[in-house]
Amino acid sequence: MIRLENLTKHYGPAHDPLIAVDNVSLDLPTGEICVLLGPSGCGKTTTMKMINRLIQPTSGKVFINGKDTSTIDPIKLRRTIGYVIQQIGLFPNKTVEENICVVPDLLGWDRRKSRARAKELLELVGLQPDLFLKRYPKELSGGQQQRVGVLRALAADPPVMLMDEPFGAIDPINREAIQEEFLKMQREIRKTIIFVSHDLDEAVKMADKIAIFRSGRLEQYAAPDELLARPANSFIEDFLGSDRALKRLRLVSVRDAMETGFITVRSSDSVEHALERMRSSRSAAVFVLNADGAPQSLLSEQVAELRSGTVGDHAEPVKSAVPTTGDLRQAVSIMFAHDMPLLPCVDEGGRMAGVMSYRSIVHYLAHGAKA
Ligand SMILES: Nc1ncnc2c1ncn2[C@@H]1O[C@H](COP(=O)(O)OP(=O)(O)OP(=O)(O)O)[C@@H](O)[C@H]1O
Repeated sequence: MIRLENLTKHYGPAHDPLIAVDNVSLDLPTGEICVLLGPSGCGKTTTMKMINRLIQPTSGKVFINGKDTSTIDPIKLRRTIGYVIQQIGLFPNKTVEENICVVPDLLGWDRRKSRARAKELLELVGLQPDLFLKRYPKELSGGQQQRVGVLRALAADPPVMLMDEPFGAIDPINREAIQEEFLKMQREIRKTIIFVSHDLDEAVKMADKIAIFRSGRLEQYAAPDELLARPANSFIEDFLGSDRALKRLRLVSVRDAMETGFITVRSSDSVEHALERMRSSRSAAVFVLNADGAPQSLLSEQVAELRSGTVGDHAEPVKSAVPTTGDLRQAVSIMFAHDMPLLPCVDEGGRMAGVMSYRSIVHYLAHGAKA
C-alpha cells in the first residue's frame, strides 16, 4: 500500500512560497490504481514525483508498504518503482530487449533470467518476441514504443508503478486499445499504481480511486462511481461536466442494474392471459423464449390491450439483446439504436437473464451507487 501523509511542496522563497502541493494525505491499497486528476498546474506531477523522490518534499511523508521512503537511498528507491512517462524515453541505440532489461541489468539480475523476462513481457502485450526483441525504437510505431516503455517499467517486477500521462501522446483509437490491454495485464500483475491523467474518461476507465486536485489541495478522493454520483463540491461538479451521469453508465454492469423478475409466456397463450400476467406483476411486457431459453419475441401491454388471439399473432421479434457482462452504456446504445424501451439481457449461453428498461437505468443511477 502507498500512503501519503501531509505531503507538501513549496517552491521559491520561504517567506513567500508558491505552494505546489498542500498537505496531501491519502492511502492507496496494494494492487489498486489511483488516478491523479485536475486542472493544469494543480500539483499532480509534483505529487507523483515526490513518491519516487525525483522531487524532494518540503514536508510530509510517503510510505510504501509501511516503510518511510525518506529512509531509503533515492537511487535504490527508484529501482523499485516502475516509471512510465508520456515521452517514453526509450534508448534509441539499444534494442527493445536491451531497453526492457535496463533495470534488471542495473540490479544485477542473471542475464538469462532478464532476457527470459523480456520475452515473457512482450508476449503479455501481444508483441511477438521473434519480431520485436532485436528491433530498435525507431523501427516501432508510437503505440508499440509506448508498450515497450510500460514493459521496461515492469521488467524488474516493482510493486509500485508511477505513470505520468503514459498514453497521452497516442491517438484515440490506439489509446483505447492500449488502455484495455493495460487493464487486462493489471488484472494479472496487480501492481499498486499512481497514474497522472488529463483525461476524465481515461480516469473513469482506469481508476479504482480518483484523486481530484485544485491548487495543490486534494479536493476529493473516491471511487469513480462515487465521485460521479456524489461530487463533493461545485468545483468538482463543474470539473466532471454536465454529462457525468452518462460517464457513470460505463461503470455499471448490466448484471447489477437489470431487473430479473421478467414474465415469460408461450406463443400459443392467449393475449388475455398475457395481459393478466402483466397486470398482476406490474410488468410492461411479456417475453416468449425459444427452446434454448433465448428471448425470441415480446408483447407489450399497449399492444396487448388492443388485440385478441394468441401471443404469437402479435408479439414483435426481439431485435437485439445485451450481454449481462456488458455495461449500461452498451445497453443504452442498443436501446437507442433499435428503439427498444425494453431490452432483454442474456447470459453467456444466450439465455434470457433479465430486462433493462429506461426506468431501471434511472433507478440504478439514483439509488445504486455504493456509498
Ligand atoms: N521547479 C519548479 N519551480 C517553481 N514552480 C514549480 C516548479 N515545478 C512546478 N511548479 C509549479 O507548481 C505547481 C504545480 O505543478 P505541477 O507540474 O505539479 O502541476 P500539474 O498538475 O502536474 O500540471 P499539468 O497538468 O499542467 O502537468 C504549478 O503552479 C507549477 O507552476
